[in-house]
Amino acid sequence: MSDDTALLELRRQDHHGSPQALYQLATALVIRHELEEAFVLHRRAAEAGLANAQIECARMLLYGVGCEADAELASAWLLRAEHAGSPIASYFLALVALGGFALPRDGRINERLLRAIRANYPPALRAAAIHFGRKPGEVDQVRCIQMLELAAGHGDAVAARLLAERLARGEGCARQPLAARDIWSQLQAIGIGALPEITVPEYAAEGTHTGALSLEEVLVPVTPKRQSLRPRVMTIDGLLSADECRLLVANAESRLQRSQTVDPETGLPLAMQIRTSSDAALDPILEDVALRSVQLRMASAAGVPLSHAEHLTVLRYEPGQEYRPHRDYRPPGSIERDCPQAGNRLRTICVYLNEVEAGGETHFPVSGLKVAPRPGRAVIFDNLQSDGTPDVDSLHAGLPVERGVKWLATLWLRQAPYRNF
Ligand SMILES: O=C(O)CCC(=O)C(=O)O
Ligand SMILES: [Fe+2]
Repeated sequence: MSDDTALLELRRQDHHGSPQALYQLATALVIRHELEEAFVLHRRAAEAGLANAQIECARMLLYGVGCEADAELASAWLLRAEHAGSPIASYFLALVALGGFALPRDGRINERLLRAIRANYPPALRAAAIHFGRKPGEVDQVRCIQMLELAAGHGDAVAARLLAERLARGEGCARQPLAARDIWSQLQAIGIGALPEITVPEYAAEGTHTGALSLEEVLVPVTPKRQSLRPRVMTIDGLLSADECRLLVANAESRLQRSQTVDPETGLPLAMQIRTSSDAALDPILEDVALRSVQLRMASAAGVPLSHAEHLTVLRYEPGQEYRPHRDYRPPGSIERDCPQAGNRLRTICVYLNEVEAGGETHFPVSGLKVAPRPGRAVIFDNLQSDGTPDVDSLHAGLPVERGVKWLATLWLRQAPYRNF
Protein backbone atom coordinates (compact mmCIF):
# COMPACT_ATOMS: atom_id res chain seq x y z
CA MET A 1 0.00 0.00 0.00
CA SER A 2 1.40 3.45 -0.89
CA ASP A 3 1.53 6.12 1.82
CA ASP A 4 -1.44 7.91 0.29
CA THR A 5 -3.58 4.77 0.03
CA ALA A 6 -2.74 3.95 3.64
CA LEU A 7 -3.77 7.46 4.64
CA LEU A 8 -7.03 7.19 2.68
CA GLU A 9 -7.78 3.92 4.42
CA LEU A 10 -7.12 5.57 7.82
CA ARG A 11 -9.39 8.48 6.86
CA ARG A 12 -12.14 6.00 5.90
CA GLN A 13 -11.82 4.27 9.29
CA ASP A 14 -11.86 7.62 11.04
CA HIS A 15 -15.44 8.07 9.84
CA HIS A 16 -16.41 5.25 12.18
CA GLY A 17 -15.06 7.55 14.88
CA SER A 18 -13.24 4.97 16.98
CA PRO A 19 -10.61 6.66 19.17
CA GLN A 20 -8.01 4.16 17.94
CA ALA A 21 -8.71 5.07 14.29
CA LEU A 22 -8.50 8.78 15.11
CA TYR A 23 -5.22 8.22 16.91
CA GLN A 24 -3.71 6.28 14.00
CA LEU A 25 -4.77 8.89 11.48
CA ALA A 26 -3.38 11.68 13.67
CA THR A 27 -0.07 9.82 14.00
CA ALA A 28 0.14 9.42 10.20
CA LEU A 29 -0.58 13.14 9.78
CA VAL A 30 2.19 14.11 12.23
CA ILE A 31 4.65 12.19 10.07
CA ARG A 32 3.40 14.18 7.04
CA HIS A 33 3.74 17.44 9.02
CA GLU A 34 -0.01 18.10 8.77
CA LEU A 35 0.14 19.19 12.36
CA GLU A 36 -2.97 21.26 12.91
CA GLU A 37 -5.29 18.53 11.69
CA ALA A 38 -3.26 15.96 13.64
CA PHE A 39 -3.75 17.96 16.84
CA VAL A 40 -7.52 18.18 16.34
CA LEU A 41 -7.75 14.42 15.80
CA HIS A 42 -5.53 13.58 18.76
CA ARG A 43 -7.71 15.83 20.89
CA ARG A 44 -10.88 14.05 19.71
CA ALA A 45 -9.35 10.68 20.57
CA ALA A 46 -8.12 12.11 23.87
CA GLU A 47 -11.61 13.37 24.73
CA ALA A 48 -12.92 9.89 23.98
CA GLY A 49 -10.57 8.60 26.69
CA LEU A 50 -7.63 7.07 24.75
CA ALA A 51 -4.55 7.44 26.98
CA ASN A 52 -2.02 7.38 24.12
CA ALA A 53 -3.88 10.21 22.40
CA GLN A 54 -4.01 12.14 25.67
CA ILE A 55 -0.22 11.86 25.88
CA GLU A 56 0.31 12.95 22.25
CA CYS A 57 -2.13 15.80 22.67
CA ALA A 58 -0.18 16.87 25.77
CA ARG A 59 3.16 16.68 23.95
CA MET A 60 1.83 18.85 21.14
CA LEU A 61 0.53 21.35 23.71
CA LEU A 62 3.83 21.40 25.59
CA TYR A 63 5.84 22.34 22.53
CA GLY A 64 3.16 24.29 20.64
CA VAL A 65 3.11 21.83 17.74
CA GLY A 66 -0.04 22.20 15.62
CA CYS A 67 -1.56 24.37 18.37
CA GLU A 68 -0.76 27.19 20.76
CA ALA A 69 1.63 26.01 23.53
CA ASP A 70 -0.16 25.56 26.84
CA ALA A 71 1.81 23.66 29.48
CA GLU A 72 -1.05 23.75 32.00
CA LEU A 73 -3.53 22.16 29.63
CA ALA A 74 -0.85 19.64 28.64
CA SER A 75 -0.36 18.71 32.29
CA ALA A 76 -4.13 18.27 32.71
CA TRP A 77 -4.19 15.75 29.82
CA LEU A 78 -1.20 13.91 31.26
CA LEU A 79 -2.89 13.73 34.68
CA ARG A 80 -5.96 12.21 33.04
CA ALA A 81 -3.85 9.58 31.27
CA GLU A 82 -1.94 8.87 34.46
CA HIS A 83 -5.21 8.47 36.33
CA ALA A 84 -6.21 5.87 33.75
CA GLY A 85 -3.01 3.98 34.63
CA SER A 86 -0.51 5.06 31.94
CA PRO A 87 3.12 4.90 33.18
CA ILE A 88 4.20 6.89 30.11
CA ALA A 89 1.97 9.75 31.23
CA SER A 90 3.71 9.58 34.61
CA TYR A 91 7.05 9.81 32.80
CA PHE A 92 6.01 12.99 30.97
CA LEU A 93 4.60 14.49 34.16
CA ALA A 94 8.02 13.92 35.75
CA LEU A 95 9.62 15.60 32.74
CA VAL A 96 7.38 18.67 33.05
CA ALA A 97 7.78 18.87 36.83
CA LEU A 98 11.58 18.77 36.58
CA GLY A 99 11.41 22.29 35.15
CA GLY A 100 9.52 23.42 38.26
CA PHE A 101 7.55 25.89 36.18
CA ALA A 102 4.27 24.36 35.00
CA LEU A 103 4.12 21.76 37.79
CA PRO A 104 5.72 21.81 41.24
CA ARG A 105 9.11 20.17 41.55
CA ASP A 106 8.30 17.76 44.38
CA GLY A 107 8.79 14.15 45.50
CA ARG A 108 6.26 12.94 42.97
CA ILE A 109 8.90 13.33 40.24
CA ASN A 110 10.77 10.28 41.54
CA GLU A 111 7.59 8.27 42.16
CA ARG A 112 6.48 8.97 38.63
CA LEU A 113 9.79 8.07 37.06
CA LEU A 114 9.81 4.88 39.12
CA ARG A 115 6.43 3.94 37.70
CA ALA A 116 7.80 4.32 34.16
CA ILE A 117 10.96 2.37 35.10
CA ARG A 118 8.83 -0.50 36.41
CA ALA A 119 7.00 -0.54 33.09
CA ASN A 120 10.42 -0.83 31.35
CA TYR A 121 9.88 2.40 29.41
CA PRO A 122 13.32 2.85 27.77
CA PRO A 123 13.63 6.66 28.18
CA ALA A 124 12.91 6.24 31.91
CA LEU A 125 15.44 3.42 32.23
CA ARG A 126 18.07 5.47 30.38
CA ALA A 127 17.50 8.56 32.53
CA ALA A 128 17.64 6.54 35.75
CA ALA A 129 20.78 4.68 34.62
CA ILE A 130 22.58 7.99 34.03
CA HIS A 131 21.30 9.27 37.37
CA PHE A 132 22.57 6.21 39.29
CA GLY A 133 25.78 6.27 37.24
CA ARG A 134 26.80 9.57 38.90
CA LYS A 135 26.59 8.08 42.39
CA PRO A 136 29.72 6.54 43.88
CA GLY A 137 28.04 3.59 45.68
CA GLU A 138 28.61 0.09 44.34
CA VAL A 139 24.88 -0.62 44.43
CA ASP A 140 24.27 2.51 42.34
CA GLN A 141 26.81 1.48 39.73
CA VAL A 142 25.28 -2.00 39.50
CA ARG A 143 21.87 -0.41 39.05
CA CYS A 144 23.21 1.86 36.32
CA ILE A 145 24.56 -1.08 34.31
CA GLN A 146 21.38 -3.12 34.86
CA MET A 147 19.18 -0.29 33.65
CA LEU A 148 21.34 0.37 30.61
CA GLU A 149 21.11 -3.35 29.79
CA LEU A 150 17.33 -3.32 30.17
CA ALA A 151 16.94 -0.19 28.02
CA ALA A 152 19.32 -1.55 25.38
CA GLY A 153 17.40 -4.84 25.42
CA HIS A 154 14.26 -2.83 24.64
CA GLY A 155 15.93 -1.35 21.57
CA ASP A 156 17.33 1.89 23.01
CA ALA A 157 20.44 2.56 20.88
CA VAL A 158 21.68 5.44 23.06
CA ALA A 159 21.58 3.21 26.14
CA ALA A 160 23.42 0.51 24.17
CA ARG A 161 26.17 3.01 23.32
CA LEU A 162 26.51 4.14 26.93
CA LEU A 163 26.63 0.51 28.04
CA ALA A 164 29.34 -0.43 25.52
CA GLU A 165 31.55 2.44 26.71
CA ARG A 166 31.20 1.37 30.33
CA LEU A 167 31.85 -2.31 29.57
CA ALA A 168 34.91 -1.47 27.45
CA ARG A 169 36.44 0.65 30.22
CA GLY A 170 35.21 -1.28 33.23
CA GLU A 171 33.24 1.71 34.59
CA GLY A 172 31.01 0.47 37.39
CA CYS A 173 31.69 -3.13 36.37
CA ALA A 174 34.52 -5.47 35.42
CA ARG A 175 36.11 -4.70 32.04
CA GLN A 176 34.32 -6.72 29.35
CA PRO A 177 35.94 -5.78 26.03
CA LEU A 178 34.35 -8.68 24.16
CA ALA A 179 30.83 -7.77 25.27
CA ALA A 180 31.53 -4.14 24.30
CA ARG A 181 32.77 -5.17 20.88
CA ASP A 182 29.67 -7.26 20.39
CA ILE A 183 27.41 -4.23 21.07
CA TRP A 184 29.53 -2.00 18.82
CA SER A 185 29.26 -4.43 15.91
CA GLN A 186 25.47 -4.65 16.34
CA LEU A 187 25.30 -0.85 16.37
CA GLN A 188 27.57 -0.57 13.35
CA ALA A 189 25.16 -2.80 11.42
CA ILE A 190 22.52 -0.07 11.86
CA GLY A 191 24.94 2.73 10.95
CA ILE A 192 25.93 3.87 14.45
CA GLY A 193 29.67 4.40 15.01
CA ALA A 194 31.84 4.70 18.11
CA LEU A 195 31.72 7.67 20.48
CA PRO A 196 34.78 9.88 21.00
CA GLU A 197 37.10 9.25 23.95
CA ILE A 198 35.35 10.58 27.07
CA THR A 199 36.57 9.98 30.60
CA VAL A 200 35.77 12.22 33.52
CA PRO A 201 38.30 11.42 36.24
CA GLU A 202 36.49 12.77 39.28
CA TYR A 203 33.37 14.76 39.94
CA ALA A 204 31.61 16.08 42.98
CA ALA A 205 29.55 13.30 44.51
CA GLU A 206 28.42 15.43 47.46
CA GLY A 207 24.73 15.64 48.04
CA THR A 208 23.98 12.31 46.37
CA HIS A 209 21.97 9.61 48.13
CA THR A 210 23.17 6.07 47.67
CA GLY A 211 20.54 3.62 46.49
CA ALA A 212 17.78 6.19 46.09
CA LEU A 213 16.24 7.66 42.98
CA SER A 214 16.44 11.39 43.73
CA LEU A 215 16.38 13.41 40.51
CA GLU A 216 16.41 16.67 42.48
CA GLU A 217 20.14 16.03 43.05
CA VAL A 218 20.78 17.86 39.77
CA LEU A 219 20.04 21.02 41.75
CA VAL A 220 22.57 20.44 44.53
CA PRO A 221 24.65 23.64 44.61
CA VAL A 222 28.17 23.37 43.23
CA THR A 223 30.96 25.80 43.96
CA PRO A 224 32.48 27.31 40.84
CA LYS A 225 36.11 28.39 40.71
CA ARG A 226 36.55 32.06 39.83
CA GLN A 227 38.96 32.44 36.92
CA SER A 228 38.67 36.13 36.10
CA LEU A 229 36.80 39.19 37.38
CA ARG A 230 36.82 41.25 34.19
CA PRO A 231 35.13 39.56 32.45
CA ARG A 232 33.41 37.46 35.11
CA VAL A 233 34.41 33.85 34.27
CA MET A 234 34.09 30.75 36.42
CA THR A 235 34.77 27.07 35.88
CA ILE A 236 33.48 23.85 37.43
CA ASP A 237 35.37 20.61 36.89
CA GLY A 238 33.35 17.45 36.51
CA LEU A 239 29.99 19.20 36.26
CA LEU A 240 28.80 16.52 33.85
CA SER A 241 29.61 12.83 34.18
CA ALA A 242 31.04 10.74 31.34
CA ASP A 243 27.57 9.22 30.70
CA GLU A 244 26.08 12.72 30.46
CA CYS A 245 28.77 13.92 28.03
CA ARG A 246 28.30 10.79 25.93
CA LEU A 247 24.53 11.28 25.98
CA LEU A 248 24.89 14.78 24.51
CA VAL A 249 27.28 13.67 21.77
CA ALA A 250 25.05 10.69 20.92
CA ASN A 251 22.00 12.93 20.60
CA ALA A 252 23.73 15.59 18.53
CA GLU A 253 25.81 13.51 16.12
CA SER A 254 23.18 12.80 13.51
CA ARG A 255 21.78 16.34 13.61
CA LEU A 256 24.93 18.36 12.99
CA GLN A 257 24.83 21.24 10.52
CA ARG A 258 27.32 23.93 9.58
CA SER A 259 27.22 26.50 12.41
CA GLN A 260 25.71 29.92 11.80
CA THR A 261 26.10 33.26 13.56
CA VAL A 262 23.82 36.25 13.80
CA ASP A 263 24.78 38.82 11.17
CA PRO A 264 25.24 42.07 13.14
CA GLU A 265 24.03 44.10 10.12
CA THR A 266 20.75 42.28 9.51
CA GLY A 267 20.20 40.26 12.71
CA LEU A 268 19.69 37.14 10.54
CA PRO A 269 21.51 33.80 11.00
CA LEU A 270 24.26 33.25 8.46
CA ALA A 271 27.20 30.86 7.93
CA MET A 272 30.30 32.99 8.45
CA GLN A 273 34.07 32.50 8.65
CA ILE A 274 34.04 33.69 12.25
CA ARG A 275 32.48 30.36 13.29
CA THR A 276 33.51 27.28 11.32
CA SER A 277 32.21 24.46 13.55
CA SER A 278 29.17 22.25 13.06
CA ASP A 279 26.38 22.22 15.60
CA ALA A 280 23.04 20.75 16.53
CA ALA A 281 20.50 22.88 18.37
CA LEU A 282 18.46 20.26 20.20
CA ASP A 283 14.83 21.03 19.51
CA PRO A 284 12.97 20.95 22.85
CA ILE A 285 10.56 18.34 21.43
CA LEU A 286 13.49 15.88 21.42
CA GLU A 287 13.98 16.51 25.09
CA ASP A 288 13.61 13.51 27.38
CA VAL A 289 14.15 13.25 31.13
CA ALA A 290 17.87 12.50 30.70
CA LEU A 291 18.51 15.50 28.42
CA ARG A 292 16.36 17.74 30.56
CA SER A 293 18.24 16.72 33.71
CA VAL A 294 21.56 17.61 32.07
CA GLN A 295 20.24 21.02 31.03
CA LEU A 296 18.81 21.58 34.49
CA ARG A 297 22.21 20.76 35.99
CA MET A 298 23.87 23.26 33.64
CA ALA A 299 21.35 26.07 34.18
CA SER A 300 21.38 25.58 37.92
CA ALA A 301 25.21 25.57 38.08
CA ALA A 302 25.05 28.91 36.24
CA GLY A 303 22.53 30.19 38.80
CA VAL A 304 19.71 30.76 36.31
CA PRO A 305 16.34 28.92 36.05
CA LEU A 306 16.12 26.40 33.20
CA SER A 307 13.10 28.27 31.82
CA HIS A 308 15.48 31.11 30.83
CA ALA A 309 17.54 28.79 28.61
CA GLU A 310 17.53 28.84 24.82
CA HIS A 311 17.80 25.47 23.03
CA LEU A 312 20.81 23.45 24.08
CA THR A 313 23.42 23.57 21.32
CA VAL A 314 26.05 20.87 20.89
CA LEU A 315 29.05 21.91 18.79
CA ARG A 316 31.73 19.88 17.06
CA TYR A 317 35.03 21.47 15.99
CA GLU A 318 37.33 19.50 13.69
CA PRO A 319 41.04 20.37 13.26
CA GLY A 320 41.44 24.01 12.22
CA GLN A 321 37.86 24.90 13.13
CA GLU A 322 37.24 27.72 15.59
CA TYR A 323 34.90 30.38 16.88
CA ARG A 324 36.75 33.67 16.49
CA PRO A 325 36.47 36.41 19.15
CA HIS A 326 32.84 37.38 19.63
CA ARG A 327 30.33 38.30 22.30
CA ASP A 328 27.26 36.21 23.04
CA TYR A 329 24.78 39.02 23.70
CA ARG A 330 22.58 39.57 20.72
CA PRO A 331 22.15 42.69 18.62
CA PRO A 332 18.77 44.38 19.33
CA GLY A 333 17.28 43.42 15.93
CA SER A 334 17.82 39.72 16.50
CA ILE A 335 16.18 39.71 19.94
CA GLU A 336 13.02 41.18 18.49
CA ARG A 337 12.81 38.18 16.16
CA ASP A 338 13.36 35.62 18.92
CA CYS A 339 11.32 35.99 22.09
CA PRO A 340 11.95 39.67 23.02
CA GLN A 341 10.18 39.28 26.40
CA ALA A 342 13.06 36.97 27.47
CA GLY A 343 15.52 39.85 27.15
CA ASN A 344 19.14 39.39 26.19
CA ARG A 345 21.66 36.62 26.91
CA LEU A 346 22.58 37.23 30.52
CA ARG A 347 25.06 34.38 30.94
CA THR A 348 26.57 31.48 28.99
CA ILE A 349 27.52 28.05 30.24
CA CYS A 350 29.62 25.78 28.02
CA VAL A 351 30.61 22.23 28.96
CA TYR A 352 33.45 20.43 27.19
CA LEU A 353 32.38 16.92 26.37
CA ASN A 354 35.53 15.06 25.32
CA GLU A 355 39.31 14.91 25.41
CA VAL A 356 40.86 17.22 22.78
CA GLU A 357 44.40 16.26 21.72
CA ALA A 358 45.60 19.85 21.25
CA GLY A 359 44.07 23.32 20.96
CA GLY A 360 40.43 24.28 21.37
CA GLU A 361 40.79 26.36 24.55
CA THR A 362 38.20 29.03 25.32
CA HIS A 363 40.08 32.33 25.26
CA PHE A 364 39.04 35.59 26.97
CA PRO A 365 41.36 38.21 25.42
CA VAL A 366 40.51 41.00 27.89
CA SER A 367 41.89 39.07 30.89
CA GLY A 368 44.13 36.75 28.88
CA LEU A 369 42.45 33.70 30.44
CA LYS A 370 42.51 30.42 28.49
CA VAL A 371 40.31 27.58 29.72
CA ALA A 372 41.47 24.16 28.53
CA PRO A 373 38.86 21.70 27.32
CA ARG A 374 38.52 18.75 29.71
CA PRO A 375 35.57 16.35 29.59
CA GLY A 376 32.82 17.40 32.00
CA ARG A 377 34.39 20.83 32.74
CA ALA A 378 32.05 23.83 32.61
CA VAL A 379 33.00 27.41 31.85
CA ILE A 380 30.45 30.05 32.89
CA PHE A 381 30.62 33.74 31.97
CA ASP A 382 28.48 36.87 32.09
CA ASN A 383 27.59 38.66 28.88
CA LEU A 384 25.81 41.61 30.49
CA GLN A 385 26.76 43.99 33.24
CA SER A 386 24.79 44.05 36.49
CA ASP A 387 22.52 46.81 35.09
CA GLY A 388 21.63 44.58 32.10
CA THR A 389 23.66 46.48 29.52
CA PRO A 390 26.07 44.58 27.23
CA ASP A 391 29.51 43.89 28.69
CA VAL A 392 32.05 44.43 25.93
CA ASP A 393 34.71 42.73 28.08
CA SER A 394 32.86 39.42 27.64
CA LEU A 395 34.70 39.00 24.34
CA HIS A 396 35.76 35.35 23.95
CA ALA A 397 36.83 32.82 21.36
CA GLY A 398 36.97 29.07 20.81
CA LEU A 399 40.60 28.73 19.68
CA PRO A 400 41.27 26.50 16.67
CA VAL A 401 41.47 22.79 17.37
CA GLU A 402 44.98 21.67 16.48
CA ARG A 403 44.62 17.90 16.81
CA GLY A 404 41.61 15.71 17.52
CA VAL A 405 37.99 16.85 17.70
CA LYS A 406 36.32 19.14 20.25
CA TRP A 407 32.74 18.56 21.39
CA LEU A 408 31.06 21.28 23.43
CA ALA A 409 27.57 21.89 24.83
CA THR A 410 26.44 25.51 25.14
CA LEU A 411 23.40 26.88 26.95
CA TRP A 412 22.68 30.57 26.50
CA LEU A 413 20.64 31.90 29.40
CA ARG A 414 18.37 34.89 28.95
CA GLN A 415 17.35 37.53 31.50
CA ALA A 416 13.74 36.25 31.74
CA PRO A 417 11.81 33.08 30.80
CA TYR A 418 12.33 31.86 27.23
CA ARG A 419 10.66 28.45 27.58
CA ASN A 420 7.13 27.84 28.72
CA PHE A 421 7.70 24.83 30.97
O1 LIG B 1 34.22 26.87 21.66
C1 LIG B 1 34.35 27.57 22.65
O2 LIG B 1 35.25 27.34 23.48
C2 LIG B 1 33.47 28.77 22.87
C3 LIG B 1 32.09 28.57 22.33
C4 LIG B 1 31.28 29.81 22.36
O3 LIG B 1 31.76 30.89 22.49
C5 LIG B 1 29.81 29.75 22.22
O4 LIG B 1 29.27 28.65 22.01
O5 LIG B 1 29.18 30.82 22.32
FE1 LIG C 1 30.29 32.49 22.61
